[in-house]
Amino acid sequence: MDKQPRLLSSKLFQKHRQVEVVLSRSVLYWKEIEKSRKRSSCTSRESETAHSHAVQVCEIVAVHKSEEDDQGDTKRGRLKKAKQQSQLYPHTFTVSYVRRTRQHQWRCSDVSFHCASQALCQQWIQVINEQLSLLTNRPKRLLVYINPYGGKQQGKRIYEQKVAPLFRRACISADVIVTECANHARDHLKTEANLDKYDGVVCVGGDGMFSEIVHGLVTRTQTDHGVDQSRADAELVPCSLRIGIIPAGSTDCICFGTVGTNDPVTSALHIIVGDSQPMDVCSVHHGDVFLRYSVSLLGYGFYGDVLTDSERKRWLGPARYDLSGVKTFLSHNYYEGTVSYLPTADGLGNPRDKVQCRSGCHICQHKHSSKDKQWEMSEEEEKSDKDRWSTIHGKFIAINAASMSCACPRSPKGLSPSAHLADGTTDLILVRKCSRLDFFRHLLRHTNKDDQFDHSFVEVHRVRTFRFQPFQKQLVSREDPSEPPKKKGFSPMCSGQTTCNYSKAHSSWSCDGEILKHAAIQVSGYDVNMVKIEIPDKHHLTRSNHKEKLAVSSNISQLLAGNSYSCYSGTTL
Ligand SMILES: Nc1ncnc2c1ncn2[C@@H]1O[C@H](COP(=O)(O)OP(=O)(O)OP(=O)(O)O)[C@@H](O)[C@H]1O
Repeated sequence: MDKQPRLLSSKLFQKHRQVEVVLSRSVLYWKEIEKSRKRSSCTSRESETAHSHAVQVCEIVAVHKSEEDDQGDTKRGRLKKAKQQSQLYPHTFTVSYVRRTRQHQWRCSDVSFHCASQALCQQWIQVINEQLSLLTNRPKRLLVYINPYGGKQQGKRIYEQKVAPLFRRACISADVIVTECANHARDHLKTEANLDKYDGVVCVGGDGMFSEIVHGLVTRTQTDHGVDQSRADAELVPCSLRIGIIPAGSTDCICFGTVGTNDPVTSALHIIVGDSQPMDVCSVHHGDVFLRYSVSLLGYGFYGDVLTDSERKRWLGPARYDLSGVKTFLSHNYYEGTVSYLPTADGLGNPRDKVQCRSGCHICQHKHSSKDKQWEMSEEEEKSDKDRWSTIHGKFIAINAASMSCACPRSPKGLSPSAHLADGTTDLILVRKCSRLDFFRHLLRHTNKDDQFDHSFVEVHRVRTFRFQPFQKQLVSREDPSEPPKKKGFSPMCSGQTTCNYSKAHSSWSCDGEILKHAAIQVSGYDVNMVKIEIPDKHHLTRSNHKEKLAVSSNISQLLAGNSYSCYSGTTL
């Protein structure tokens, strides 16, 4: 039980049983009175906790006065008892709160308490509401963009049926814009949107839609502050609004990687309770042309080709990725080029250390502590020390830069399981030319527990910035020039051990699910905490962790407060 002073305590009825209800600053707690008395003779602590419940105040969605109901109890004896009680306790208030279910999913549950007097009922509602109003990280006004064509084209329905009712219950007002074309949301955010009115922006869609919103919001922030985005070394100004994601796309890897599940109700609840998680944003340039911001995956070669091919099959819905994946795998292209990168300083962990980024991750927190002189120095040293740049020239099947784990339901540990959400770095994964079978083995390891980096043809580096320059060639190169020219599309099947490789000159970069026009890029400015999304990385907590959190209530608020240490103290998105 919470050790904080009680704000309010009453004997009320809940489901026709008398309960003692107690509110402290951080916990709403209720305990069945009769049952615990009956069992007090056997002094069973378990029996008492089995009939007691605690809800963190920070996870209360709303409280409201409700009509008397019989709690759906239709048994005759109980109905009679219920009627008697409802005469004695005719005033009811209902608390809606977050209930954790399996696989990191959250649901909104209701508990109703019946009071003897209206004054007492009103007092409970008022005091709970007062406590909720102290939670300043909760959004009150949101700007919502819905992509009606993302994923299975269910964005509108998902929002209207699953999300809007929860926002209404939590008294969040939302201005909704259903996008009419690609980049509608981005351009609206860049120029038109009156952002002063809102506490956050919500996107209903997939990773591409999220990327659009990030792009629009970060660009707007830079424009408002006079920052020249075309300079790769420009110091970007953090956004003051937070971004929430309601998954309604095909992959939804950003949502999965931060919440642990792709579930619209869970995401809506995280938004309502004001959870946030800082995220790294990197800028992608081609020379002095600014291309895009990226928050999750930049992929050249295999992933770039899959995306390019899948865009032509958008009509297939999410299944297009499977088809394009198989086709690209069979094509087995490789690409020649030069990768240069600036590795991170020691102490930032490495991509194979098996340290998973969690809520309150010490590496990300350490990075955020700007008073840490040692850290600042090492960063300065990194910037100035030209000798630290490494260069690799080679033939690559895939070049991937993961700024987060990029976990998704198909690859639950992700492309780089130990990548951090907000440490200012990215994991650069180079998959060199190898046989189809070897590449298949590597891909397979994304879906099981084996280390996908434990192959001679794969290397991974934690980097602060990197460049890629494709090998300039006009013609298709093949290992054996005497081979006849290959047909477009599928390459001939070859035995697993042979390297039946050939290549077109360039692949494309897939940047958070969008295709970039240029193959030669510079990726830099891994600015920490450019964006705070409305969802925390709590999903690594086990069920027992959750129970512990309920028992030690104050830890929750500390944990959540620990998540909001960054660029903006109020209701940022
Ligand atoms: N009204 C619209 N019509 C056509 N395209 C749109 C519209 N609104 C947004 N888009 C574009 O649709 C693209 C894909 O959207 P989204 O990311 O939501 O779904 P997805 O590609 O199916 O999912 P994922 O990116 O998770 O795989 C985005 O690049 C976005 O710019």
